[in-house]
Amino acid sequence: MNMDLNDNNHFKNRFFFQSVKHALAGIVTVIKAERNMRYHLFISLIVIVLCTFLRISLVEWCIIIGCLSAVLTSEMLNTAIETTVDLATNGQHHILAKRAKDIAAGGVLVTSIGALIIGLIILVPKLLNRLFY
Ligand SMILES: Nc1ncnc2c1ncn2[C@@H]1O[C@H](COP(=O)(O)OP(=O)(O)OP(=O)(O)O)[C@@H](O)[C@H]1O
Repeated sequence: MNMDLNDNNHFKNRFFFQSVKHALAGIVTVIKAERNMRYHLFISLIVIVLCTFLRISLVEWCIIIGCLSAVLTSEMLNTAIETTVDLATNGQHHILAKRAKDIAAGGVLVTSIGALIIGLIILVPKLLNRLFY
C-alpha cells in the first residue's frame, strides 16, 4: 500500500477518534448495565450540587472531582473485571473467579470509603458553618 505522511496522520487521527467513540460506548454500557454505577452517578450529582451551594475553593473542587472520578473509574474497572471473569468462566463456579470478583469489588469499596472520608473532611465544617453561623 502506498501511503504518504499525510495519509498516515489522517489514519492516526481516525484511530484516536475511534478510541474516544469506543470509550464513550463503554461509559454508556456501564451506566445502562450496572445499578451501582447509577448510584455512584446520582451521589456524584448530589455532591456537585452541595459543593456549588457551599462555594468550595478551586483546590477543594480539584480534590472533590478527583475523588468522584476515582470512584466512577473503580466501578468501571470492577465491571470490566466482572465481565472478563464471566467470559472466562462461562457461568461455571471457580474459586479464582470468586477471588478476582471479590478483590475488584473490594477496590471499589476502598476507593468509595476514601472518597467519603475526604468529602466529609471538606464539606462537613462548611455545612455546619452555613447552618449554624
Ligand atoms: N464464576 C464464579 N465463581 C465463583 N464465585 C463467583 C462467580 N461469579 C460470581 N461469584 C461470586 O458472587 C459474587 C457476585 O457476583 P456478580 O457477578 O453477581 O457480581 P455483582 O453482584 O454484579 O457485583 P457488583 O455488586 O460489584 O456489581 C462475586 O463477588 C463472587 O463472590
